[in-house]
Amino acid sequence: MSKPLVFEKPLGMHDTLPALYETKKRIRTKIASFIQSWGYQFIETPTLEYYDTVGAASAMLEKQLFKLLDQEGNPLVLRPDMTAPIARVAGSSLKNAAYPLRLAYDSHLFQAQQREGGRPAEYEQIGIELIGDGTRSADAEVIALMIAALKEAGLENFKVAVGHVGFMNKLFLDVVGTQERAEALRKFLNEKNYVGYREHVKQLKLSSIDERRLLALLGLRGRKETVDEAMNVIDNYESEAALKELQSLWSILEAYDVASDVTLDLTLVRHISYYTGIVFEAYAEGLGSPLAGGGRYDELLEKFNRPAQATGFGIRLDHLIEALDGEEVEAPISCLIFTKEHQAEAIAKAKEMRERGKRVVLQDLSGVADIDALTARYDDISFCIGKKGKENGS
Ligand SMILES: N[C@@H](Cc1c[nH]c[nH+]1)C(=O)O
Repeated sequence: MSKPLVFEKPLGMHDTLPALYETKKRIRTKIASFIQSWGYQFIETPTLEYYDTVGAASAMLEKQLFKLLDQEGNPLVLRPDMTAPIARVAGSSLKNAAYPLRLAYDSHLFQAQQREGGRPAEYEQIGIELIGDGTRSADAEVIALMIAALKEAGLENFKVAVGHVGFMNKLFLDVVGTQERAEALRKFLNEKNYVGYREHVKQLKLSSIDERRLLALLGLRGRKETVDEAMNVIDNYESEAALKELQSLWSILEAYDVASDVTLDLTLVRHISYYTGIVFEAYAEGLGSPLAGGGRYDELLEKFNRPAQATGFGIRLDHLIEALDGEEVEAPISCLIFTKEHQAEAIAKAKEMRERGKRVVLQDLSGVADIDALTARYDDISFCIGKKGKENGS
């Protein structure tokens, strides 16, 4: 690559200017206190983690990781996800804290992007992890909390798709026999390329029964009855158990009064490979990619020597803000312009205004080249200028 121009940023990196900053802060604060009201406790973890531990456990594609070396040559990653770092904490600093643990985070994540994709390579995610609880109540709590938090942020038009990794994996393995061939099928579904999936299935030259089962999967999307339809596609205990999990999940979601926001989607595949059970994603109208998602990951904690069943979700703040599509409102700022003789008086006045909760800029008149440009920038201007004793206030 040729030398970048001074104002260029690395691929996928963005600046946040004041209006967006305010919007983000407002939404983040609302969601965070809502999450706290469900008893989750926020923690922070380092931006850098070891590549061999957390990097590998994050279960992302290698090419999505930002890698670097520390002074001693150990490979590090910029964290691509918060679930693995929190699993590390549960297995180390919090190893004496009894399960279930309810932890929350609001963190920047990093995933390298391809030039053509134009997607952000750094984004903020607010989420939770419920570790050490394998019940359907835990799955439902996490989904209900995600839905309620999105509503709290003001989001109205959205749907949550709920699927089951165990169900799909078993079906694929039964039919195509190898992980590799199953992965090829999952890839089409992950990209929501149903046409590609259909064509791929046809090329597999399966028995007509198996072909029908794989194609039937595409129709397994809808409400509660989807589970009964899915029962016809399977003939083994494991898949049946997965479907029963979805059945009981559904009735708890009804008790939370959020079932109307949910559709069952047995084609749902998430982009991270640590999931083992119920998974979900939230979509908003007009938004290309999901704004939130999560699921059950019952095998990750054992990588950190503290086996546990667990589930959680993450909400992407940038996508949520896009979906909210509200006006970015900057808080009003007053400007108090003074001349040297009135400085002490202006300082006192600004202090008093700030104590009343106003945002106040204190500006020495002699430091301003273009007074019109300055006054145009603020919502309210007052002056402490003129000869001592004669105030020119507004
Ligand atoms: N870490 C997941 C979200 C999640 C939290 N817990 C389970 N899943 C993500 O980045 O999408």
